[in-house]
Parts: sequence; structure tokens; C-alpha cells
Amino acid sequence: MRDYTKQKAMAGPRPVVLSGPSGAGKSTLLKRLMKEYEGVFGFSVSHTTRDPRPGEENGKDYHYVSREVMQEGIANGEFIENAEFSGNMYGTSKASVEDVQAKNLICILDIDMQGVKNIKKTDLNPIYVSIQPPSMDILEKRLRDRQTESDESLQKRLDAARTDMELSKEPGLFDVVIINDDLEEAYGKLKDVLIDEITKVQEANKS
Ligand SMILES: Nc1ncnc2c1ncn2[C@@H]1O[C@H](COP(=O)(O)OP(=O)(O)OP(=O)(O)O)[C@@H](O)[C@H]1O
Ligand SMILES: Nc1nc2c(ncn2[C@@H]2O[C@H](COP(=O)(O)O)[C@@H](O)[C@H]2O)c(=O)[nH]1
Repeated sequence: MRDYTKQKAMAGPRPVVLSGPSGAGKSTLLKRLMKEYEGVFGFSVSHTTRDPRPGEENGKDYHYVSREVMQEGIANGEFIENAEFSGNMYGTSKASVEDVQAKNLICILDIDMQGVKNIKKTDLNPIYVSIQPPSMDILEKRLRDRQTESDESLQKRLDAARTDMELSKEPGLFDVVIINDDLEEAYGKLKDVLIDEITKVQEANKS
């Protein structure tokens, strides 16, 4: 298996890292992108120890595993990066990225700030995009309205969001920071950032 910490990423479209606070709108934007550009993007399916939400599918949204299985995988060097977020473990396996890259698709990683910092130490060379909410109040409302969190996990996510919003201002950390206020506008900005890579894959698909 390729070692991303030592080897150059294989030629092909550049992966995309989407990061930003929980509830900022990353999944909403990436699902839209994958629907509009079918056959262009592939989602890197992360592993997590959190429980599936209603409607989520094992192997599609996440690989849902126990803490023991996850720790074993990490110890065996199966993960490019991993992090503890809001009381659960999350991680990007080498296989999840390789599966997408083998199909010559743009690999999308939806990861938190710790993941961004760890991916920066590798040779994956993605385009780094931060999706930010317009304000903490709006973020809290979106997370509450989503009805996926307990009071405890909501508070943990809001605490992590404050840190994320501060860190995302670090110059050079992200190629672009998009404020997801109006969804249409945010989606338009995301497409603008990715259009060169999208076009490359579309051209390659024609030949
Ligand atoms: N621009 C927007 N205006 C209003 N509501 C939005 C907007 N973007 C996303 N939402 C809503 O906010 C909620 C959070 O969005 P989403 O689940 O995409 O966030 P996320 O960043 O993927 O969160 P997590 O990291 O927890 O998975 C969802 O209910 C979504 O429908
Ligand atoms: N470092 C990583 N962060 C990840 C990964 N997969 C998801 N995430 C981030 O976790 C939070 C919470 O996600 P949720 O689905 O429980 O709401 C969010 O910020 C994701 O971006 C991963 O593999 N590595």
C-alpha cells in the first residue's frame, strides 16, 4: 500500500479537502457537487466510531466501526490521518483515497481541522477549502434544526467550531475560505475554485 507520508501522490486530478465547523454545510455542498458532476468526484468514505444517523449508510457515508477496530487499523498503518472529534474517532484510510484515485476521480475528503493539519504533512497535495458559517448563532441554529445532536454533543461541536473559526483565519492554511450564508452563492464559489480540476476530469472522460 502506498505511503502518503513518503511518496509523491500519483498523477491524476488533485483531491479536495473540505473542512470547517460541524454544521457549516460541507455535506450539503459536496452532495450537490457530486450530483451535478456525476462521474467526476468520488467521496473518500471515512471510518468513524460514532453511531450512524437516520438515513446514513454503512460504506457510503462512513465505515462505522468500534473503537477497537479503529485503533487496530491505525496501529497497522492503514490510515492517512485520524482524529478524535466530539467524543468519537474519525479517520481517512489509505484504501478510501486509493479507491477513488484508481478511478481517476477527484477525491473529496470531508475532515476536521486536525485532519487538515495532518494531511498537510503528507504528499496528497489537495486543494484545501474551508466552509465557514456566517456566525456562531446561525451555526447553532443549523445544528439544532438538523436534530442530530444531543445537548452534550451539540456543546462539544460548538466549542470545536469556535476553535475552527479562529484557526481557519491562519494565512495559507486554506486555498479558499467560503462563508456559507446563501447556499447558492456558496455553491457557486465552490464550483469556481474547482472548475479547472472538474474540466480536466471531464476532458479525460471524453477521450
Ligand atoms: N446556506 C445554508 N442555509 C441554511 N441552511 C443550511 C445552509 N447550508 C446548510 N444548511 C443546513 O445546515 C445543516 C448543517 O449542514 P451540513 O449537515 O451540510 O453541515 P456539515 O458541515 O456537513 O456538518 P457535519 O460536519 O456535522 O457533518 C443541514 O441541516 C443543512 O440543510
Ligand atoms: N480528521 C477527520 N475528520 C473527519 C473525518 N470524517 C469526518 N470528519 C469530521 O468530523 C466532524 C464530525 O462529522 P459528523 O459526520 O459526525 O458530523 C466533521 O467536522 C467532519 O468533517 C475523517 O476521516 N478525519
